[in-house]
Amino acid sequence: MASKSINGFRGTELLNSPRYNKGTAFTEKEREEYGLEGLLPPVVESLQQQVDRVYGEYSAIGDNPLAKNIFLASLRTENIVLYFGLVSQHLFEMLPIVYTPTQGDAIANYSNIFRRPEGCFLDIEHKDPELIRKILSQFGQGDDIEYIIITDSEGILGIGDQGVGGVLISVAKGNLMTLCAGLNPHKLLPIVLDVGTNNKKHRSNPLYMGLRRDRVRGQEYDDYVDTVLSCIKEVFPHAFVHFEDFGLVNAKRILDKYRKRIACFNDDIQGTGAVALAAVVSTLHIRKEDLHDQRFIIFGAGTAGIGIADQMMNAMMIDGLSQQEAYDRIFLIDRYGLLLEKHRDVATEGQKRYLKPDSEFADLDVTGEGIGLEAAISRIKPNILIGCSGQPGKFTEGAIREMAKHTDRPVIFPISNPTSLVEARPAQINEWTEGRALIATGSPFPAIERDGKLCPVAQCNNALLYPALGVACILSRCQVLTDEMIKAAADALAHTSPALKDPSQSLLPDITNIRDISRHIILAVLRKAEEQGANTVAVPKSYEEVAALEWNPRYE
Ligand SMILES: NC(=O)C1=CN([C@@H]2O[C@H](COP(=O)(O)OP(=O)(O)OC[C@H]3O[C@@H](n4cnc5c(N)ncnc54)[C@H](O)[C@@H]3O)[C@@H](O)[C@H]2O)C=CC1
Ligand SMILES: CC(=O)C(=O)O
Ligand SMILES: [Mg+2]
Repeated sequence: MASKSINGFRGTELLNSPRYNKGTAFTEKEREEYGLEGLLPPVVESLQQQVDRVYGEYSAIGDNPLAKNIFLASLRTENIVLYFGLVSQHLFEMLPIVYTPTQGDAIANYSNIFRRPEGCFLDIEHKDPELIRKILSQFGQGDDIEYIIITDSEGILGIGDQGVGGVLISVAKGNLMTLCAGLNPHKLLPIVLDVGTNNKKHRSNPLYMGLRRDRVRGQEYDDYVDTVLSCIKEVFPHAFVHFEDFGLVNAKRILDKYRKRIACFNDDIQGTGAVALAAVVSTLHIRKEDLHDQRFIIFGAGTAGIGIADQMMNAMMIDGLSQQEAYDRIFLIDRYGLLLEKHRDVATEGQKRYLKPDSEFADLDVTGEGIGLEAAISRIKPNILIGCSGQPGKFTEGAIREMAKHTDRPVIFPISNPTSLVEARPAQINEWTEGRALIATGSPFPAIERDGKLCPVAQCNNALLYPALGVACILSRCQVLTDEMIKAAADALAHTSPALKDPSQSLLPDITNIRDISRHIILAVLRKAEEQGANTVAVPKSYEEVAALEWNPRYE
């Protein structure tokens, strides 16, 4: 029999190719053709049998989330179909392992637990465009890559600067694209830009694998990002670019610079804003109130905080408010306390338009050290409090009780990740508000008890939305992603809220039926793209057409 190969791989090399490896699922005929005889145990198994085996191994690891994360990461580098087969069948159970909170630990420990590389490593000491194009070309050409997730690792989740280990946020976010919205994993490229790290712990770790130098800032950094994006556009002209976990100084600046020039998106700004809007809309149904009547305090006015503020602004204006009226309903608290005009010199560009007149709050700043959360709540009487500061415990009992004084159903979303950085735990908020608060968190939390009944806590995490939004951008090949397309995604997600049917249920759906939810979001975004003429190709028109385009774990 003539010796055959799959894309040049046969024998041991084929078994070592995560993309083409089927392990014990290679049939007898394939074993003969591809030179695998004697390299596998004799029994030919189905994918389901393989999944059952690895699930058994996974379960035997016991209560060690990081070991489970390492097990799954290793599996992915051995057999991609088996990895997705396993995780998609146990997504609810495994999401906290492959995403927040455990992926945060994996990233922080990257240089200590490294086995095999995943993703693409670009570093600022090798910035020759020819070299960057060559590196990118190792992952394909032209339409081989449709979606690129890129981080510079400065603001990983709430754990900050993680240097080269940040590659694992791009990898994890990419895996969710497949799990949640059916993106073909071979069409995705996760990238880390290593521009140095200011993380002393990593720099002093002898095992650290990234550049041991201060983070590059200023013109050199900007030129480097520009070069990388130009090279991406040359090698993969239609790829959609997703920015993830850039730091506060760069995230919004980079988005604002490129969003009208290339098809791109910042998940922490736009994705978080949209998912928070969906959760807020869901509370409006329960409270029978209108968005334009809400008053917000956003605690932690950084990348995510400003993304949420801008998204709420935009939605309130669509709901009939003037720009000024909408600004007047959003109050920001950052490290200086409630942000006022007097903070203009230290405020970020994104914060500046939300500064409030000093005179309105002069009496509250008795110590001159800024107005704290409790005092701000007492004066502003917000209905909605959102925490994205990455500062654990900052929603104090006093602050939450103050919230509960002014409104029947206070909306309280401590959405900082990972779990350890949450501003207050749902059980605490529930207790301090006598069971009246409508709660959502960023990382998963156990259900809370109300009147002897367990009520699930919504996970308000951009992961519910960006995979579908990203797939819609790929399917429409949009030249730019418009605010209206993002709003369409948020509205579609809000429509799937379990709380619409039963107010004691979660404000947002959980991940269990995420493929179905994603299809609805994808369709809504595609319709909006067509309405606005943002698509450059014909788009699928029905739920079935969208579903038929999904990648699913099965052996070819
Ligand atoms: N649930 C979700 O989907 C998402 C959650 N996040 C979480 O939000 C948190 C913040 O992330 P980013 O906005 O990317 O970080 P960031 O660093 O851009 O913003 C954090 C902000 O909090 C402020 N801050 C620090 N100490 C403070 C204090 N004591 N009081 C008030 N404000 C304080 C900082 O000055 C900064 O403006 C992280 O924990 C992250 O995991 C971020 C994106 C999405
Ligand atoms: C969820 C997310 O994107 C973050 O915490 O950064
Ligand atoms: Mg993020």
